[in-house]
Amino acid sequence: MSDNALSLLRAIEWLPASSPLLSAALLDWLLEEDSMTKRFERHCRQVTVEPRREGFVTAEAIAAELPFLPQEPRYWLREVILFGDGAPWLVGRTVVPESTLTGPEMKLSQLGSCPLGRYLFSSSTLTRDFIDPGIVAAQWGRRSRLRLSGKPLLLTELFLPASPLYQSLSGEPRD
Ligand SMILES: C=C(O[C@@H]1C=C(C(=O)O)C=C[C@H]1O)C(=O)O
Repeated sequence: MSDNALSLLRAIEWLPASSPLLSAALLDWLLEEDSMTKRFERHCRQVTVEPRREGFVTAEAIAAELPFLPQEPRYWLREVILFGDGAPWLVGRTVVPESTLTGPEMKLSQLGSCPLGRYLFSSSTLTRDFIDPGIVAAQWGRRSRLRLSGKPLLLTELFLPASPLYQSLSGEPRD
């Protein structure tokens, strides 16, 4: 499942915010400004993270993210699956330019099974430049450029069918 989900993540079609496909209930999730990990925790007992890939890559491996990041020799790539009580809820792909990995941000290359959001949202210097909604194979996704002390990273997330986002779209009580 995870390899397929990771290749789906790379095929997300990005939508304009004015797209009629984007209902208010859906945007309530996709434009979430706070931690998605924390929001998921409101829908389960435990959120866990399974790193599937972590390491330095060159620009060829991150062609989709390159237009949104500075051109550098190396980038830290992290791909994970987030689980809610053991069910796969989200695939996340984070690309961090090596020049972002300075000072406290060096921790971004040492996260392992610690959710990225726990680090990001504990930082007083976190800002978000944009969130783009998207869709692939009837699954929703989003792409955000975040900054820590002004240093960028790009996060792409694909919400898997078991995630609580889809319950809120089927008329279930909203989050
Ligand atoms: C960015 C967040 O962290 C989550 C955790 C991720 C990780 O551990 O790599 C990736 C995607 C996010 O859904 C968040 O909680 O908002």
